[in-house]
Amino acid sequence: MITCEHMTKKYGRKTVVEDLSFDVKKGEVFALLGANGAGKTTTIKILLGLAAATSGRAEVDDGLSIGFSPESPYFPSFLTGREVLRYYGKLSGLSNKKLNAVIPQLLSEVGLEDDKVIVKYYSKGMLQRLSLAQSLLGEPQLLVLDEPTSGLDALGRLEVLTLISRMKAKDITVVFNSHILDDIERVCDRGIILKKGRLVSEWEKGITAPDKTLEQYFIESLQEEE
Ligand SMILES: Nc1ncnc2c1ncn2[C@@H]1O[C@H](COP(=O)(O)OP(=O)(O)OP(=O)(O)O)[C@@H](O)[C@H]1O
Repeated sequence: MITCEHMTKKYGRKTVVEDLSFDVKKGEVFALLGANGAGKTTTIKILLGLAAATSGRAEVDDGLSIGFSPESPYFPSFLTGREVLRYYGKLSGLSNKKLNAVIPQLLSEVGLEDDKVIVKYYSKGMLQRLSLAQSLLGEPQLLVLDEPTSGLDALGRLEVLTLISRMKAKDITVVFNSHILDDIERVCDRGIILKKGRLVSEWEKGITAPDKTLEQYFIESLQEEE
């Protein structure tokens, strides 16, 4: 579903992703792991076509519908959550009938039922939830989530993780970037660990270092590279 081969990204003279290769198969929940500045968001942007690789190949299979929730979602501040979804739904060409059916369902699915508040007054967690709902609007086959649990309280995090598990049960592929390793361990099947733009190790749930937590494995992987 996703193929990344020897992908390098430079900004000016700075290499932010270097010779990165990995693939993601249909139906997997796949994690991009790494410290701040490791190149996770850059990799996501290249996969989505929002930035160009300097060399190598990073491709998503043709014809897939893709949902994306960015790290710092931004929405028109004067609209309510319901209006934001309608606006994005219209931009995606969804019919009024479809939107009338799907918007209340999505708001409830992400735990955003208070429809009167405009985005200007949203908390970070509410914005995160709205961003997730927006990413699900077009019934994506591939869902790319950049830090979907950041800014959420414990219950919110659990709800998002449950939602990701529900997506997996529907055979939707999810690529997911988070610093919260417990979250990754709970819902992801496989992942890669990046350090300063380079792949330092790969992880597969229950297979890679089954005697260690992901956190232990992650820290050791980064230390081994020092
Ligand atoms: N448009 C840009 N121009 C120049 N440098 C950039 C640009 N975007 C990202 N970078 C640099 O690329 C490196 C990787 O950034 P990126 O946002 O991909 O990291 P990340 O792993 O997602 O980090 P975080 O976990 O903090 O979100 C950083 O050093 C960042 O400063």
